[in-house]
Amino acid sequence: MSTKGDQILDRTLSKVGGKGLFVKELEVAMAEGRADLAVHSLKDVPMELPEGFALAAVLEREDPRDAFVSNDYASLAELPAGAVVGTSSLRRQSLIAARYPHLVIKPLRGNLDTRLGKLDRGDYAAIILAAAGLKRLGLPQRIRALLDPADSLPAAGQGAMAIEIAERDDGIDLMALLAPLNHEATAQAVTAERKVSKVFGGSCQVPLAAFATVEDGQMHLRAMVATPDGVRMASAEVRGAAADPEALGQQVADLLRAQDAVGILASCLSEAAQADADARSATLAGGAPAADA
Ligand SMILES: NCc1[nH]cc(CCC(=O)O)c1CC(=O)O
Repeated sequence: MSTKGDQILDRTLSKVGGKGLFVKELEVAMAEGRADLAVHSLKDVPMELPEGFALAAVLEREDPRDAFVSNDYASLAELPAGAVVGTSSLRRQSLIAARYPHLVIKPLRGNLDTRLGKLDRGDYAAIILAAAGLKRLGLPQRIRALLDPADSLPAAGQGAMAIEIAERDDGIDLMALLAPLNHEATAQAVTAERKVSKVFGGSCQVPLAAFATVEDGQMHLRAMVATPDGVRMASAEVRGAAADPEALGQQVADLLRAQDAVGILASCLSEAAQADADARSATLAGGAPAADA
């Protein structure tokens, strides 16, 4: 299926419902019996699914890291003062602004081909993309450097794909049929990450990162919230039994709260409201930005 989200990605996506739109359209297809299941990049799936829908499986995670892509430079550290870096993710923007205040961050929208095209025609010195998307689409050679999660903490669910199903009345147990595709450690990790995101307002456009690794049943969960300029930032980490991912997510959220995460995000939310208003007037003038995870 080609969704409206695909067709209008470059123009007014934020106006018609943001990234959740892709998910919503496929949910409508399932509800109408035109599809039995939907495959999503989990990063784009809202924290709360509508009544009657469920995630049946989370597939083994691809590389969760952010990738540095450039034709002229090998890493963020090599970029000269004033170099333009493309990203529409508030999370990536705030992390870059905090570590490399001499760089200029400009919005970058569109599908992967569009974004790479804008880099290649010289609009940006470098762009930041999810490594998973580049690898899955057969473009791993475009990756010049992978950003260490310690420097650029991934978004909740980044690199994981999920299969969503709808409740049905024909007696077919899709949940059971799809269960073998579920990757337990990935499912535990993303459940903890999405819990953090849910605590701080779900799919709201805020600079929020949450990233968990699981090894031998033990989880290491890190999370961060920041202002878009990277000036204020709260970060926290916990370790514990991977079997209780929601509890670990809540623990990290509590640690972030103790560092005034709510205050940090509140300033973002008022800026987001302003950006939204700007987007609406820009739409009237013919173009509108849509932010990314
Ligand atoms: N923001 C959109 C989006 N949603 C999922 C991916 C890539 C695959 C993934 O992260 O799982 C991307 C592109 C990107 O962030 O560069």
